[in-house]
Amino acid sequence: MTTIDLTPGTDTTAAIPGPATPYQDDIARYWDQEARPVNLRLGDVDGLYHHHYGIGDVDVAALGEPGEGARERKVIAELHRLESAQADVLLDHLGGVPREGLLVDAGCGRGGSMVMAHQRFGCRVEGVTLSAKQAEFANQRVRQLGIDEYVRSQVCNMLDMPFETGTAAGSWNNESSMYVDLHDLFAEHSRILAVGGRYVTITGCWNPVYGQPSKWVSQINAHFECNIHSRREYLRAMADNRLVPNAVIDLTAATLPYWELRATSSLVTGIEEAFISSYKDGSFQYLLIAADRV
Ligand SMILES: C[S@@+](CC[C@H](N)C(=O)[O-])C[C@H]1O[C@@H](n2cnc3c(N)ncnc32)[C@H](O)[C@@H]1O
Ligand SMILES: CC(C)=CCC/C(C)=C/COP(=O)(O)OP(=O)(O)O
Ligand SMILES: [Mg+2]
Repeated sequence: MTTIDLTPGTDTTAAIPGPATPYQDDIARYWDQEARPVNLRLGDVDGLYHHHYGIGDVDVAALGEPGEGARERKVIAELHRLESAQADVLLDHLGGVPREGLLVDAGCGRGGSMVMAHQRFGCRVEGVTLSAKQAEFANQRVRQLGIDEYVRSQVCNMLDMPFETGTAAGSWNNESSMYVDLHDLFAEHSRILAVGGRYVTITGCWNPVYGQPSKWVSQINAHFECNIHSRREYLRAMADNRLVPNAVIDLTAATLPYWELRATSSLVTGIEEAFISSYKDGSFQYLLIAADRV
């Protein structure tokens, strides 16, 4: 049991180990136990392990004919190509990052985006995740690649990151912002970013034009134990935390081919219908927001 000293003037948050809330404990457990083939088999294609979705047109010619023996392997390679293309688009929006710069991946999963960022910019990349299993996986992978001097994952709450104020050239959330309060999240990114630094997120958000979260959005929340925010909340929380958008890109049409291909594969997880239906009925959007720290 952890004893908390409530004497006035005592910092009760310092040195209390583990997740900050019971919810974060649940999320740590969720990702420690996650081993869905759709993620591991795609990652096995080239050693970049992602926990996000794909964008771009499907290369139909690369899939071969339906019923062909190698088709399933080709579908997996194509889904993986689209997931890596998503990470590439996120990295494009970081702008130029010097080799001596620091990048921070908030909610880094198994580290695929961090490896890609280092390979592109040659800089240090630090990631945080609630899951010890994910951090170990990511760190083992960068050791295998011989880039562990530059890329590291730590078990840590992204609302309280172990980086000095004003030191990051760039930071991002790739499908990880739906696990936290956005005001708390953007306050923390704003703290670690240097003035002029760039923040990027790719996220699923509910569309305020639709009214309220649809049944499909509620189904996605239940499936992943997350809490999807609205587009309006993102923009408001950024504005309140010195993050000024320079690009807001609706990737909904670009992600639909990924989902439609995935729905035909042997790796379906059951959540495909909720994504496809909510993207099509306009209740849910796949969005990239890039913002300058001013
Ligand atoms: C859907 S995965 C995305 C992983 C990664 N960004 C990617 O693109 O592959 C969500 C990630 O958010 C992390 N996460 C959720 N809440 C967090 C928190 N409060 N602090 C740190 N990481 C968190 C989870 O541990 C998990 O790694
Ligand atoms: C866009 C939204 C709302 C994302 C929610 C966060 C999430 C779970 C992303 C994908 O992870 P994953 O790659 O582990 O999921 P899956 O197993 O479905 O591929
Ligand atoms: Mg996945």
